[in-house]
Amino acid sequence: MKEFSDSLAALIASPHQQWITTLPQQLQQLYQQRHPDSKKWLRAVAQLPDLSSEDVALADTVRIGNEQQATDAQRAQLKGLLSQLIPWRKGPYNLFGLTIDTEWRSDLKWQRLVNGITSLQGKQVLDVGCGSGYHLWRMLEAGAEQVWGIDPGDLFLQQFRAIKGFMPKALQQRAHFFPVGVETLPPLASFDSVFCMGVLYHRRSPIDCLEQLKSVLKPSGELVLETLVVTGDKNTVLVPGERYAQMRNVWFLPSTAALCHWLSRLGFKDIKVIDESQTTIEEQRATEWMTGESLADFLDPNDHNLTIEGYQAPIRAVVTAKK
Ligand SMILES: Nc1ncnc2c1ncn2[C@@H]1O[C@H](C[S@+](CC[C@H]([NH3+])C(=O)[O-])CC(=O)[O-])[C@@H](O)[C@H]1O
Repeated sequence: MKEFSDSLAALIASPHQQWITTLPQQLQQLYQQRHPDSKKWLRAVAQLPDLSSEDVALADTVRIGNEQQATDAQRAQLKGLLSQLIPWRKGPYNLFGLTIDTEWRSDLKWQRLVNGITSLQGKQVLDVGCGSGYHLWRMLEAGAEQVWGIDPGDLFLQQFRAIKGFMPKALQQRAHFFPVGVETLPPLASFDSVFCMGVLYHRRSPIDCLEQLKSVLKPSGELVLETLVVTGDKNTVLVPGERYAQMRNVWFLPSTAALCHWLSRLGFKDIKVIDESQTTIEEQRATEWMTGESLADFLDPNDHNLTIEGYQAPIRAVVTAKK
């Protein structure tokens, strides 16, 4: 639990202090079922060189420090240790001159939504399914007071810890990550903005998930929801077979109209579609830091508008809605 002591202390002093009644027990459970590689990941993070810098850019590439602030030997050590945390899916990052070119250009998603959301200035923000935490840093750039990420992925927690460890102390105190799933959230009613991006289609009960997201928002707080959609009217929902674009565990792909209808049925107000884009192989691709298969391998080689299974290729919508 030492990994979380600072974040739990910050939680007690935050508007979300009620979370402390359930969270430690859930974190404890995590220790009983850690990923088989988690020891290796923890060791890699513990061995990272002792570097930090006040020269930080929370921009499209989240950059900490510069080439002059680390020696070639330190950069090589950094690369060796961070390579043990492969696959790096969400980024990109640059640490003391070392670029982590992640599978996803997560900056492109952020650019598509940042001008359509309510200002994050001074806000308490939750990012559900935050991956390595890339968007948490962008939320701080946009002025959020504190950002809280949750994601059950043990590897993503270690990637976040690796990045956070190099950040200036003042930023470290404002960014927290707990490795729990959306289903564990109590009805805190304490967040100004809740982001849920790339998670809803993984849920077997999307309506319950949306209700849970609503329950953690303050009255009038904003949900920023990004998920896979299909073309169609308000009654169109695709439940694919065992795999969609080679992903297992994909359940409901509504049309954007159906998604808005769901939100409206749940009592969300002021529902706005702020973006709808087909994912490109420039945005999601294999790199040195994610050497496995990526989107190009999941699409029909003769028609990139279809998945390899013959479904419509991934289109993602971003919708905002108020509690
Ligand atoms: N029950 C759950 N609760 C919370 N998170 C979960 C759950 N199940 C899976 N996840 C997490 O949801 C994330 C989905 S990726 C989106 C990342 C980021 N948001 C992005 O928008 O770039 C999908 C994508 O590639 O878009 C993964 O990190 C999972 O571990």
